Amino acid sequence: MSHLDHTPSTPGKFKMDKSAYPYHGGRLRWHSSLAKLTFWSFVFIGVIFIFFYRSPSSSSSSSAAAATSSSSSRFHSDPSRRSLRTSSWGGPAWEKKVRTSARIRSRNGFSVLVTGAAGFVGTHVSSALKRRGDGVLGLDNFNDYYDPTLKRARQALLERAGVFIVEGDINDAALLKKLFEVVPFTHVMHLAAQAGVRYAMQNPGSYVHSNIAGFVSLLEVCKEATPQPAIVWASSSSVYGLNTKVPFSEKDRTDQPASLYAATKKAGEEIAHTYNHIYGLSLTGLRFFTVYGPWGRPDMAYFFFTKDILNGKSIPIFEGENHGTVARDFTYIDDIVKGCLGALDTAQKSTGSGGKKKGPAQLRVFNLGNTSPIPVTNLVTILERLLKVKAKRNVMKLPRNGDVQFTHANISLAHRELGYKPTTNLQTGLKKFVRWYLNYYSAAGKKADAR
Ligand SMILES: O=C(O)[C@H]1O[C@H](OP(=O)(O)OP(=O)(O)OC[C@H]2O[C@@H](n3ccc(=O)[nH]c3=O)[C@H](O)[C@@H]2O)[C@H](O)[C@@H](O)[C@H]1O
Repeated sequence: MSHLDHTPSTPGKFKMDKSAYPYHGGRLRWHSSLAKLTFWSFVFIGVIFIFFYRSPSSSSSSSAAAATSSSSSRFHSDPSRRSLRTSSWGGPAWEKKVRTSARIRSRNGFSVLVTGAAGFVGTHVSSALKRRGDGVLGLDNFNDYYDPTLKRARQALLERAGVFIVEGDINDAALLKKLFEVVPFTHVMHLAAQAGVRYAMQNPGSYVHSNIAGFVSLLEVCKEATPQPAIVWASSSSVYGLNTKVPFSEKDRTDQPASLYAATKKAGEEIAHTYNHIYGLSLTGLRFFTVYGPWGRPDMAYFFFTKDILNGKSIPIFEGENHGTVARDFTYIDDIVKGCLGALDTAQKSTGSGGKKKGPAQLRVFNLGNTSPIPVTNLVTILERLLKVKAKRNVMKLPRNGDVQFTHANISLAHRELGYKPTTNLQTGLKKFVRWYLNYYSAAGKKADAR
């Protein structure tokens, strides 16, 4: 007899082995355990639900359909960031603002999506494009890597110039798709990034999130667009890494990055190659060399040196081995803006559409520097003169945190192809910066006093 023969012909009459329920109390205990299990399951599911509901990255999983009305920013991989706020977008009024901002107002003008528009370079480039009649739409996540008040002030500046900045992250594919649905952008000026060389040791994830994942997310949407836009984007002088041959030329090796920041920018250049090769996207990378000027970034040395000199605080000045000079090819913002516009103007159209390549497309990379490296100690001397305050110099060895000792750009390629020709020396550029700094912070101080 096989064990199947134990199955009764009428299941309802199946007689349970007594041992399963040895006594009545056992049944009660079983019921109470079941109740407890159910209760704790609900608690567990509730906690999970609350966690996902409140977590910023959860919104990333909501469907693209939500994008048509209102949705939230979607952030995938950067839990350490503090102010990646949820913001709403979509709806007729919002779309109207987007369209108006991106409307071309000159013959043969472009419609440009500027990512990182509330950033230092983004603000200057957006306002220059708008001034010459191009349509400009900004995109920025207003993160708190540095004081967001400054970003809001830049936003107000652009708003007065007619540039609307959409608040959102480049990792939000649904938002990007929506923007391309509303406006057939001819160009993307991609400046959104996690900047700063030394911060990479504190928050490596933010570099991967913005400079790699964010870039891929943007390219994915660009490649699907019809027409595909031409893309100009910010690489960095830091890709030259540990190279000692100067001046740095685009032909030099870039496989020895000294920081994670540099590595993510180098990765961006390789990613650009891939999207150009597979999808026919026209891509131009610009290697910026230590850009400075009014409305600059407070995390950069020239900016916080100014603040600390004025506050009587000592400033750390790095030097190399054996008191070796640390120098940068400091490049003034107006020169960089001209380089960016030159790159947009000479960018050829992408050749693909709707995710399909139709032919080979342009792929370029250019140095945008000043061709005149200045020791950091000289920068401090210029600031002392302009501020009329002696700095408290604290000279120390260059820490091993990603900094390189020297940068120097060879710009002959950018000169030939983009007509790039920097004209501002450090003395002149810092003078303009200091004037802006004193005005901006005295006005901000007055506002705070008035409150
Ligand atoms: O070209 C780039 O691609 C990068 O440029 C910029 O990086 P850097 O050239 O390192 O600028 P920045 O920090 O202002 O330090 C300037 C000088 O001051 C020295 N320095 C710095 C800090 C300090 O405390 N003391 C000091 O001597 C320091 O050793 C250095 O020699 C951008 O931040 C970066 O986002 C990227 O765009």
